[in-house]
Amino acid sequence: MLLDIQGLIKRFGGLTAVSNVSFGIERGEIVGIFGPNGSGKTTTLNLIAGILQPTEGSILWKGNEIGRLASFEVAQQGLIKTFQNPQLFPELTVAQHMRIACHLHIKRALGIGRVLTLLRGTPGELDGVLTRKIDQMLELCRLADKRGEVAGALSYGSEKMLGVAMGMVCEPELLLLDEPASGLGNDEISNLDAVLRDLRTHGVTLCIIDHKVGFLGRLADRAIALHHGAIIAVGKTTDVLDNSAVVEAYLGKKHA
Ligand SMILES: Nc1ncnc2c1ncn2[C@@H]1O[C@H](COP(=O)(O)OP(=O)(O)OP(=O)(O)O)[C@@H](O)[C@H]1O
Repeated sequence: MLLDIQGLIKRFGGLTAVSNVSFGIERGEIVGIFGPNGSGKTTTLNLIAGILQPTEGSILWKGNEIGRLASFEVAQQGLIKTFQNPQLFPELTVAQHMRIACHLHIKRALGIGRVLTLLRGTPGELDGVLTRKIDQMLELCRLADKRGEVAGALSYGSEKMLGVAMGMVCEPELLLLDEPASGLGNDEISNLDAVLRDLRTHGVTLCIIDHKVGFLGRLADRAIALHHGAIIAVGKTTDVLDNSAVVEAYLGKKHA
């Protein structure tokens, strides 16, 4: 098991946002977390990513507890979270954003000693490594033709995709995606679907929260349905979507 969550609880004062949640993620899976507003999806993702600390429970990553680590330490372990609305610099290009995101990758992949050696010796060598990595990720995220565009000129869909590409350049083993499809049109969602499938083929495990049941229903191998912070169904995505409690709690009508 890559990620094993047991008895996770998060309280904000008197409010229990995540209530005794347990689930696991196997390497290579695409896991979708569904739920209406306020059901605890973002809080769960933030707990995994180290942005929030659990009140109780354990988060095991390859058998080691990460529930008390800071978010940068969790990221160094290979769990990277993308944000619903990536905070970009409007005047910087796509490639420049990718270069900024590379710092973690450089430190993890090469080790700081090697980075210092490269910087002292031949900066061009490091530059080549980075450029190749950035080009590969922009290709994978279908952004190669936008590498010279400034972020301020990007469509919302491309902005969100840049957030994914910036996460990918850190070479995550598990990518945590916060509502990647929100605000996108049908063509952009098809593109996102294709990119995320390619990321899996590239060896990345994905955990995605989203409101868009159609999108996650097609993409996710397994689904977890949350309601008032607790899991009400978990299993194969089609089974979870057909679960009567899920239909009643989230969808109003089946597969809405
Ligand atoms: N920092 C916080 N302080 C207090 N309450 C919070 C905090 N963060 C979240 N909550 C509350 O915890 C509950 C779960 O919120 P959460 O954002 O995890 O739900 P969600 O399923 O992601 O909702 P949405 O789909 O609207 O993003 C909500 O009642 C929310 O108001």
